[in-house]
Amino acid sequence: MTECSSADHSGTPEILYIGVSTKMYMGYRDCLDWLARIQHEVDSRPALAAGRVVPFVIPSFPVLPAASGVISGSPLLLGAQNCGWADGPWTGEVSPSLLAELGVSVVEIGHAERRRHFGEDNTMIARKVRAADDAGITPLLCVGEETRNEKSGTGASGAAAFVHQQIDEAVGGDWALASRLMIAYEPVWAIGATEPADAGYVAAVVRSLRTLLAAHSHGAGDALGDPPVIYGGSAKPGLLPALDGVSGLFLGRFAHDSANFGKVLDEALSMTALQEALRGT
Ligand SMILES: O=C[C@H](O)COP(=O)(O)O
Repeated sequence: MTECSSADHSGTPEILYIGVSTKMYMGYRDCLDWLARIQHEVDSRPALAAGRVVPFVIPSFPVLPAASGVISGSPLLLGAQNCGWADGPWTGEVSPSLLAELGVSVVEIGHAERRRHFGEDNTMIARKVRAADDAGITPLLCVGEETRNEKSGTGASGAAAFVHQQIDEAVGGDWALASRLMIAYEPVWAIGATEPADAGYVAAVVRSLRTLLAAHSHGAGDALGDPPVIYGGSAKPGLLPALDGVSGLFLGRFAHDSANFGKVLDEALSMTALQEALRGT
């Protein structure tokens, strides 16, 4: 999932992605009711049809078939929270090929909660990334440093180097594969908190990460695009406009109120409209 260009005069990437995962917060009926409200937020913003702001939702596995029907024909993309890496004798896993059949176009891989509670390591994550890509599903690779160090002089560059290493291991050094990812930069310490990470810090990490990623594109003769990098971790309305150069938000709890999702969509639409005005397009 490649950006058309990294940024222009306003610093806003060409395409902004606004997504939300329900994690395991909602039951089946509650999730479908919530999804209908999210769908309403999307339907009431026809400007989304232009494709400059791409919304997506990631409910639990059992909700996916019904959700696929609910969002059919709308700009809202459907995602899954996890996947296995092969068809066959893998009890309890869900294959990317099955997810693709259900209309899933994005799959979270390597979320901090899966790394921490389910022992997912970089080898497993690399297998999942490859399997999702083979099935034609965009891996939403979740990366981020464990410890809060935003105040230190090397905080942002150190975090970017750590995240770059996580991406390198997830793609096994295949930077063409990396260009087909969406990256969710989620500092682990900011997930489930009351406030997101400082906007200036996030922008600095993403800027530094983009520089590291660009070196691989240039090594391939500029043939590769840079993947979009979105931010997650207690994200809420008001944050995105302060995140210069970041490709969108990955929301959690603060989008349980669907009106907040709508507010963030409005912020993203305003940013892309401003960018177009600045470019005279
Ligand atoms: O999947 C979403 C992220 O982990 C952020 O969740 P949160 O906003 O509830 O901290």
